[in-house]
Formats: sequence, C-alpha cells, structure tokens
Amino acid sequence: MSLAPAPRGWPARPTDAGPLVKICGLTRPDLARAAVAAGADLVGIVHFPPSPRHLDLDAAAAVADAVRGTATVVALVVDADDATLDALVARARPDALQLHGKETPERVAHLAARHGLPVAKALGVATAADLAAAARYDALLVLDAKPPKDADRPGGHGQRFDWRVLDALDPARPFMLSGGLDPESVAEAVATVRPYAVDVSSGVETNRIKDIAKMSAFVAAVRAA
Ligand SMILES: O=C(O)c1ccccc1N[C@@H]1O[C@H](COP(=O)(O)O)[C@@H](O)[C@H]1O
Repeated sequence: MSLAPAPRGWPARPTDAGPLVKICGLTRPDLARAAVAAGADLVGIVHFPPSPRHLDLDAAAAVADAVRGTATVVALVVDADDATLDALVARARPDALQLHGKETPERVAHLAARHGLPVAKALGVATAADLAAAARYDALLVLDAKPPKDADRPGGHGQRFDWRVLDALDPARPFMLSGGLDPESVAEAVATVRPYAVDVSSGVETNRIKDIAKMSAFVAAVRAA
C-alpha cells in the first residue's frame, strides 16, 4: 500500500502497516493504556473546557504519563493563548500539539518554535475551497468535518465530510483524516484517501466513554485495510 510519508517531526509508519492511528480524547489513564494495547500509535488529550473530554492540567498529566514512551502523546487545544499552552506543555509534557481552532499559519509557526514540538493543524472541510489554506500551513494537516451550526466546540462531533473533496489536495501533502470515523467506516476511508494517519474520538466511544472493544476493532480495521 502506498501512503503519504511522515511529515517532519512526526513518527514514521512501519512499512506496509497502513496509516498511523490516533485515538483522541482519552480521559483516564487506564483507557489510554488500553488504547495503546489496542494498537494506537498516537494518543490525544483534550485541553479545552467546553469539550466533554476536557482534562485539567493534573488529569492531562496523568493520562500522558500513563502512555509516555509507548505512544506519541498529542495535546489538543482550541485557540489557546500562550499562557494556557505554556502551562499545559510544562505539566503534561506532550510529544506534539494539535491546534483545532482558527489558528493562523503565523500562530502555528510561533507555537511550533516556542515549544519545539511537531504541530498538527485542523482544517474544517466541506468543499475543495476549504483546502485553499492548506499550502500556507507548515504543519501536519488534520482534515476534519466542519462542526454543526451553534456547536460549542469545533470537533469531536462524529461528523464526516465528503472525502472526494480531497482530490483537490496536493498529493504530496501528508495529512491525518478525521471526522466521523468508526470501526465500520475507517477501512473505506483509508482505501479512498490514503492518509498518513487517521484520527478518531466519538466513533470509539459508548455513552461518551472510550470503549475498549471499539478501539480494538478500529485499529484492526485500519491494519486490515
Ligand atoms: O474531541 C473533542 O472533544 C474535541 C474538542 C474540540 C476540538 C476537537 C475535538 N476532537 C477532534 O475532532 C476530530 C473529530 O472527532 P470525531 O472522531 O468525529 O469525534 C478529531 O480530530 C478529534 O481529535
């Protein structure tokens, strides 16, 4: 299977193993360990109070510590200011950042330099026009669905977008596919768009809590794709 190469600073994929798997929104150390045992390569912690998956600094550090060295810990924030990110990075010591708000290319570059970490930048995608900004970002792109109107947060809604829109993306540009993926849909997604990584949150939950059987089924579906 030929997939996009690893972007700068992000882990390489083992040959022929398919895309890396990020499971985001882990809220407990035991569930984070279960995600890694299921085969997740990247584990996401959310630090954004409106999210039901928000972790304060102590909880974020506990989840990060539970999997440190066994997976890439990605701290997800939304339009966070410098003080918020300084505190999060100092306490949780993530391996990478995911910026899921309206961060500009300049802001992304500033944060990458300030923290010396690889950065992923999420873009909400509905049409090919939404990809126009992609070239301006020096970051791993996270291509996600746009949130529902009046949503209190820009991601984690289990909403999918039309993957055919990604035909308009530079084929040399690695990206992480997200938005409404689940164990049933992810194989088709991988076969259709051949991403560097896939990112899932609500699709591996039951009643808003990460479900170990669903996390295992998701990883197995990616590996078999
Ligand atoms: O997970 C959240 O609560 C969240 C909050 C704010 C911004 C992004 C969030 N999650 C990210 O959203 C996408 C899609 O998630 P889903 O699989 O459709 O539920 C993914 O990148 C999550 O990391």
